[in-house]
Amino acid sequence: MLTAHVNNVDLHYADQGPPNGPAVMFSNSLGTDLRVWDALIPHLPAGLRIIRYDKRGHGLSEHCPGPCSIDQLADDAAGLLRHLNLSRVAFVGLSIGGLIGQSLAARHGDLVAGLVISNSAAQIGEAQMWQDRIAQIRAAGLTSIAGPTMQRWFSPAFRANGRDGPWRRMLERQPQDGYIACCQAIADADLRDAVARLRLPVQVIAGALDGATPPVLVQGTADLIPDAEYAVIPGAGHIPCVECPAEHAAIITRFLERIGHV
Ligand SMILES: O=C(O)CC1=CCC(=O)O1
Repeated sequence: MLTAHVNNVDLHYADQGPPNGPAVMFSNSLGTDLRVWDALIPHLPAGLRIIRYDKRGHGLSEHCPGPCSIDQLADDAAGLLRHLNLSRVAFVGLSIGGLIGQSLAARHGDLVAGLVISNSAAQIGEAQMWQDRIAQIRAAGLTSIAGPTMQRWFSPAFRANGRDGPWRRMLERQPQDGYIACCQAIADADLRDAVARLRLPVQVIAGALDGATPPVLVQGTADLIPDAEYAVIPGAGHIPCVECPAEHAAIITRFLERIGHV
């Protein structure tokens, strides 16, 4: 198991592929850990160095008590890249991972050669919705939000045969304080001005059936970013790397080709 002590927390990460290969860093969504990319990775071209990590308060990474912000989470990603002596990576962020990627590109532009913002936006959800969710989790735990969360994450077809079961368990087993801290970070985040100033290749991806960040919201962020490309995966909900891994990987691969990473 690999960990790096970054910004006063131990971050758990995985590092696959040739050390000198073009590097791609993946950042997970709220309530998931780095296994969320397991099904997608075999569909990527060979020769890439693939870094995945658990953000603070999720998976096997440490949680630092108290609030955190998207900028702090982006600084964690930057710290991990510097720990690995990596720069000019392609960064792929899913949902809150996409917010982290936007902040990372804005604050640490030297580290990012290209950005994939998947199922994410510059601002996600109403502040009150996040406060209501935090209050419910404090009162009744993460299991109390699991049902509606699966409906936002996955299409009816995926859920119909119980394929959401392991992902429900992954959500329920996240550290409650870490999940709540990330809800607060999302509630506080508004990166609309920051993304309009980005000057790097960006690919934005939506899931046609996404119940958390619907295509109209995701496309709104693509429209703010100069020259960003936008694609929709039909049949995918909020987590296409689980539900439609080949289609998700194909869009990421085309982007990696576009930026000369493969
Ligand atoms: O509501 C959800 O669980 C979906 C989501 C919003 C931000 C994120 O990372 O996941």
